[in-house]
Amino acid sequence: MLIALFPGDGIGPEIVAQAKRVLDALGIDGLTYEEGLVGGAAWKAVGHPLPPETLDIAKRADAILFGAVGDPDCDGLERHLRPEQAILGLRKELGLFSNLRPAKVFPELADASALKPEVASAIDLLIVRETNGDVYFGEKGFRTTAEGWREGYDIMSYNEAEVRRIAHGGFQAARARRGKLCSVDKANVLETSQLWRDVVIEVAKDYPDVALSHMYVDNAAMQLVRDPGQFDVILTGNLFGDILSDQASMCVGSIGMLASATLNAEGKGLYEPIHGSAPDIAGQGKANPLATVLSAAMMLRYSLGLGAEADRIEAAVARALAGGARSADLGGTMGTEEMGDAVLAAL
Ligand SMILES: NC(=O)c1ccc[n+]([C@@H]2O[C@H](COP(=O)([O-])OP(=O)(O)OC[C@H]3O[C@@H](n4cnc5c(N)ncnc54)[C@H](O)[C@@H]3O)[C@@H](O)[C@H]2O)c1
Ligand SMILES: CC(C)[C@H](C(=O)O)[C@@H](O)C(=O)O
Ligand SMILES: [Mg+2]
Repeated sequence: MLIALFPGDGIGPEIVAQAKRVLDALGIDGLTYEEGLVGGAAWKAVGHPLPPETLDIAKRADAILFGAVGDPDCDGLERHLRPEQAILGLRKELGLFSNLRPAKVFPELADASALKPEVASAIDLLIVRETNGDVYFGEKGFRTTAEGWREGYDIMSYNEAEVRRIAHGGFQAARARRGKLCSVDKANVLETSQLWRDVVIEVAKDYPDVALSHMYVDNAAMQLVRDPGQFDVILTGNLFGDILSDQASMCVGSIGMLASATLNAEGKGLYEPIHGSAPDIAGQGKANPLATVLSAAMMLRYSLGLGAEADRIEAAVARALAGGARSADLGGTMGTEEMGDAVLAAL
């Protein structure tokens, strides 16, 4: 089984190194790795954020473990050369459209949440975010208005097929969990969202056992803070899902805790923390590696059929937290490597 390892920029290499240590400690037979350059690191080395060699590794691999991309040195580059194009390119080239972002409170961390502990402890939700369409991939550019103003534009669009396939994913996830799906859109204003809502209602007919509700994204942002325990699965588009998942991370304690899987129609997956390259703390050994460690667990479970090993990692993270492991984002003083040590000790 080949794992593509793409550490990327900023804290990416620091956190991926800890996830790799945890994977190694499991002693899984037949696991091999190939490392690839992505993001600013790739642009600096070979002039492109997603070089063909990297894409080739991604295509050959059984799964991809991704750190983060984003580098202030690349500010001002043309869009197609920017580090972020690496993750967008991988999602598009490999058809990775179903981004699963679970947010669950580890009981030991309820005090780290931005919410009151009794509100935070009820959080156990999954954001199912579409990642192949929306305003991210529509026509975009700059033009000049009739008055001579420079204008930027990004076309937001979704077609029925795109919404239908992610809606099925959302309903299936809800069926496997607590049977509740909340579809989040902005149908009061956006045609893309009206179409989204129409298609979700149509797909719902195949899932009579799932309770469907709809919520506008502004209300959803508020409800995530007021009463996040009401959510089971949140189904939403690319842009809204991006924003709501960062918000959900603070509800459970820290952006350094949220893992993700992004799957394609064949079940191939890219696994990454939801956060970015954190240039403000890069190279300081301060980053919390747990989101990446937990992403590696998702990889074992979803792409490699190693559910028991995934359980072991998740249990080790819980034990490390119960034993007091806390990086700075969780209110503690432990560094990236010490957090890795704590997980290894718990394993
Ligand atoms: N999938 C990705 O690769 C991805 C995701 C988000 C942002 N980005 C990119 O990352 C760069 C920085 O973006 P940003 O600052 O808006 O978001 P960010 O997620 O990198 O950081 C936001 C804040 O959270 C903190 N943080 C993030 N991860 C942490 C961790 N593991 N442990 C402790 N603290 C952590 C950072 O220090 C920072 O203060 C940008 O170039 C952005 O485009 C990439
Ligand atoms: C880096 C960026 C393109 C990416 C996104 O917006 O999808 C990131 O924020 C994420 O959440 O994975
Ligand atoms: Mg994001």
